[in-house]
Amino acid sequence: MPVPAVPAEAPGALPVVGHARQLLWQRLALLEELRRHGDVVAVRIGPVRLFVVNDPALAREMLGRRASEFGTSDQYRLMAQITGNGLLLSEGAFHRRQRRLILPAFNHAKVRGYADTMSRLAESWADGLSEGRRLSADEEFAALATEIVVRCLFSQGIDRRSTAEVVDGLPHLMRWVGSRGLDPTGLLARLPTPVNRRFRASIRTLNGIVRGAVAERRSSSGGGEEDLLSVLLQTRDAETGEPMADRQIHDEVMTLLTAGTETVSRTLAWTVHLLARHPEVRRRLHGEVDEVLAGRAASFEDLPRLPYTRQVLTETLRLYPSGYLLSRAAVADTVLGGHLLPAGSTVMFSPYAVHRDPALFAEPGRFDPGRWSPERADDVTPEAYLPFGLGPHGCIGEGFAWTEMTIVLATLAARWELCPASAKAVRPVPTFSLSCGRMLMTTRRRSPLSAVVQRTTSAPIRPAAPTN
Ligand code: HEM
Repeated sequence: MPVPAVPAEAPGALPVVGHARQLLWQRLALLEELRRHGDVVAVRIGPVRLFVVNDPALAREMLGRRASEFGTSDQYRLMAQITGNGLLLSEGAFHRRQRRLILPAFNHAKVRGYADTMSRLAESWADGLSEGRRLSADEEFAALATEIVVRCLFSQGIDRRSTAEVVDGLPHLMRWVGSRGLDPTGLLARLPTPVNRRFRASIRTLNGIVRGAVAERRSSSGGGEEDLLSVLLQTRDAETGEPMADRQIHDEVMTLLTAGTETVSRTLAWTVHLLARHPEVRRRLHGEVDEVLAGRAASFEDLPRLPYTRQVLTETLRLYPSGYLLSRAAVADTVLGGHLLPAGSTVMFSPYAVHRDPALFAEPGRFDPGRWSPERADDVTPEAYLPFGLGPHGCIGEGFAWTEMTIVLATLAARWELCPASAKAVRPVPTFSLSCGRMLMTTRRRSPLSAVVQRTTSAPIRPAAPTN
């Protein structure tokens, strides 16, 4: 049997800096290019080697069955100043315990309850739009997604003013993480740049809000709605009977706030961008929401009757998965797919690159939600579709996210269309998650009735072959 060797280095490395330039400036193109060089390949930043897994079966092994052999990567540890030892960064038995404790807050019955709040907030947001308004879709969805997480998970524990502060502050935290990811030396973080200043001010504000909400709930007599905060406060360690420490509750709350907002808002922003460029998809979506909702807001009960809306979101997450690059650190020398991964090395997997592999998805560059219909099962490889990760660290909020995104998109599409307000090309920007930058759009009111007439009089639609 051959002795396992370290994966071969991908071509394109420059002397001294290695692949640093491509990783910094052409990261997405590099990740796609790497697919051609093997199931696991090495890239280099200076003398440091990083490994990229291109085979989804090996990625599933790393994230799932053999997850205990891969710990938290340095890239993820950048989040520690925000999320401390919350779910995303914690490991081993401690992580398993925390996850067990938090899971009940995301079960089916709970998400069904949250859906009422999602529906109410989506409706009030759609009501607040006016004809011909120019808006920044990424900012609008960021504000809506943050308010939804705050209201669903902490019910009334965070008042309106503080919610607005969270909405303002969170993007500064994420921007800081994004900028740190591009600077492995850590030097940039110490300079008095606007990004660093706003980060420090925002983290102080958010920490204060979350600490205040925890303290207030501890001192209140209980009662009220059962939300995530109450689950965290009531929980007891099965062995010691100890409650969760306030510091840990704080870290879990910050984790949920950061993991549960930008991911959703960016997916929604990409969706309206793609819809604006694909009239045949838009028409079909409008047909579905008009028939099911006739202009009203979507509810949890409507979800099974909105299959195409779900396919549109599924396809957006294939092309633009917010978690476009997942990473781990090998705990010890490990063999994966016959390759040796030395202890401590960073091992990455890109859902973005794999979702665009022509061997796994037919015409992968095309936005084609219908590929997710049961009749076209041959056009997709479900095992290679990993926008929510997998295994012990897989997204705990997946059910929450699908419910939220479907309700928001259907409620919006039932009344409004968002049209591009700028001819500027929109390109994905790989920060910590996959950003779409500032996405300026103009609102156009829809009339569900005219949409129904249009649908019944137009010829059957077969998507052309647009690019994204
Ligand atoms: C479109 C929406 C979302 C996407 C694409 C997404 C994606 C992901 C991915 C890929 C991971 C795994 C990271 C890894 O294994 O390295 C993850 C973990 C996580 N997500 Fe999500 N997520 C979304 C929405 C949400 C929401 C709405 C919440 C909560 C309200 C949430 C909370 C979390 C948490 C707490 C973790 C860490 C779980 C753990 O480590 O045990 N996510 N998410």
